[in-house]
Amino acid sequence: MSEPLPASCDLMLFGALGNLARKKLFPALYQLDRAGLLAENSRILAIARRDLSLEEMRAGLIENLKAAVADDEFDPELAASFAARVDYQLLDFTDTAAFSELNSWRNSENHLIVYMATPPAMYGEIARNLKDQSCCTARTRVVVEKPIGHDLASSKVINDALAEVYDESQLFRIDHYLGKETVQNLIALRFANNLFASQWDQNHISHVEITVAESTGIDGRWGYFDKAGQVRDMIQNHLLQLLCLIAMDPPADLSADSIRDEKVKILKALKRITPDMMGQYVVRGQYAAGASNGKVVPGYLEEDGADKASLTETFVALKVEIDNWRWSGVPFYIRTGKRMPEKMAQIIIHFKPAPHYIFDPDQKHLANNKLIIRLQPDEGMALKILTKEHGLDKGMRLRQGPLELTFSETFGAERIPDAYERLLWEVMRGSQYLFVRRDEVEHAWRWVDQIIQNWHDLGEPPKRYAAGTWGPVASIALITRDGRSWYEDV
Ligand SMILES: NC(=O)C1=CN([C@@H]2O[C@H](COP(=O)(O)OP(=O)(O)OC[C@H]3O[C@@H](n4cnc5c(N)ncnc54)[C@H](OP(=O)(O)O)[C@@H]3O)[C@@H](O)[C@H]2O)C=CC1
Ligand SMILES: O=C1O[C@H](COP(=O)(O)O)[C@@H](O)[C@H](O)[C@H]1O
Repeated sequence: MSEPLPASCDLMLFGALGNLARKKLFPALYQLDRAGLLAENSRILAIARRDLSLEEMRAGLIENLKAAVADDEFDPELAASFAARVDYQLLDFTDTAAFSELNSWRNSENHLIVYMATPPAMYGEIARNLKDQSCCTARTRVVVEKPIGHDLASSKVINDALAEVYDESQLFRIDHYLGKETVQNLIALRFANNLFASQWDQNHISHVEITVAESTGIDGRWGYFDKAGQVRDMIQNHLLQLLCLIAMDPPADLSADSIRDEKVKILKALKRITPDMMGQYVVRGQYAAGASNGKVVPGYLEEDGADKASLTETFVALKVEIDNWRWSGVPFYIRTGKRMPEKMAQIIIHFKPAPHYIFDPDQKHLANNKLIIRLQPDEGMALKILTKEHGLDKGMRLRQGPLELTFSETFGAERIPDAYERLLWEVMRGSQYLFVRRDEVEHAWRWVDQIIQNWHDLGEPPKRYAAGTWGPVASIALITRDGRSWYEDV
């Protein structure tokens, strides 16, 4: 059964000439249009402070789409008809009176969506200005980007400012990992398959690994990244969201609040990492010059605009423990970094071995099942199981092989939509289940803040690793110390 088309909407896009809008939002809206998922009367108002005519803005938009979408997905006629949905408003977001001009664009029949693709410090001001000039109603949906603040205190300031104007039910806080098709599949995998649901706890699982690696560096975003670092940029949001989806209890239903309630319980149960635990539980790194995809690449401190004395981390590995019944004694090893050997995100569930082992003692290390969940690229899953080696002379020698599910092979080469397509579609439908609630953001900051504070107090610089490698050697030690290793598909 396909989902009904959402009603027509008016989308006001603040920051429409920025990096996110160019790279992700307009291409996603174009793809929705291409798939026939934008209602006929839906319109977009691009809002920015560059003095451009409507024709110039539309021409730039089409050029950008041409560069951003795959060649076989770019249709000049469709791009032109998509661009015709887009109007342009020159506006400084701090100019309260000027917001009144937005009202003349509004079509009151359409549902209003406000998308703030701007620095987060602007969210409160934009919200207040929209309210002052009566640009929105109690039905307006408001989309805000991560990161919400740079710590718990600043996130509260932003969330309070938004809450002065909007009810929580109107707020759609983006974590684009939740829009990835395979991340949503974690919910299907866990709660639609009793085979896994019944094995998903400390009785059956020994440990879990989560790796989100990028081969690129900071992509010209020094100004933003150096103030954030990998723990704020990736751990506080994407990695903790993945961890929650793996660790949470079954929600009562698929409603936004049922799922978010369960995620919050996990965030509250994360064991605090105290200063004395830092050496064993946390590794932070910064990339030095090295090679990426066969090319020599500069180190972090040699990137454009770099402050040569920066101590900002581009890699983090953590051992995370969850203090609850389900996960007692089951560590989650998580790592994420820039300038790793490849772009890859995967989760490995390591099941415990059978209680009594009767095979060749030399093969005991093989004897545990693993579930490998590939989020990107090559989306799919593999369950590593043990079978007997073929052959008369092999006795009962074991070997491990995969039960493999590669989505593109099994379900056809259907295009996997980008996360932003899914998220924009859900906003248009008014469904919040893929968006982050205020308390999730705040519990995540509370946990991450103590790690950042410990770094600050201990004053240790990040460990260097060569670009194109899997991070500092200490990140290997973090897991081998427990008699385990990061999973490698050999
Ligand atoms: N880019 C990305 O890949 C990702 C971005 N995000 C988040 O998305 C948001 C936007 O990021 P990004 O697009 O990279 O940032 P950019 O700086 O590229 O875009 C922000 C835009 O806001 C505009 N702006 C800022 N202040 C004003 C103002 N007073 N009046 C009018 N326009 C203003 C800027 O205009 P001007 O150019 O004139 O300064 C700029 O075009 C941020 O919250 C970021 O953290 C989240 C995930 C990924
Ligand atoms: O939010 C962010 O995510 C991207 C990585 O996203 P992906 O979908 O390409 O895996 C990261 O590069 C960026 O620094 C961060 O802000």
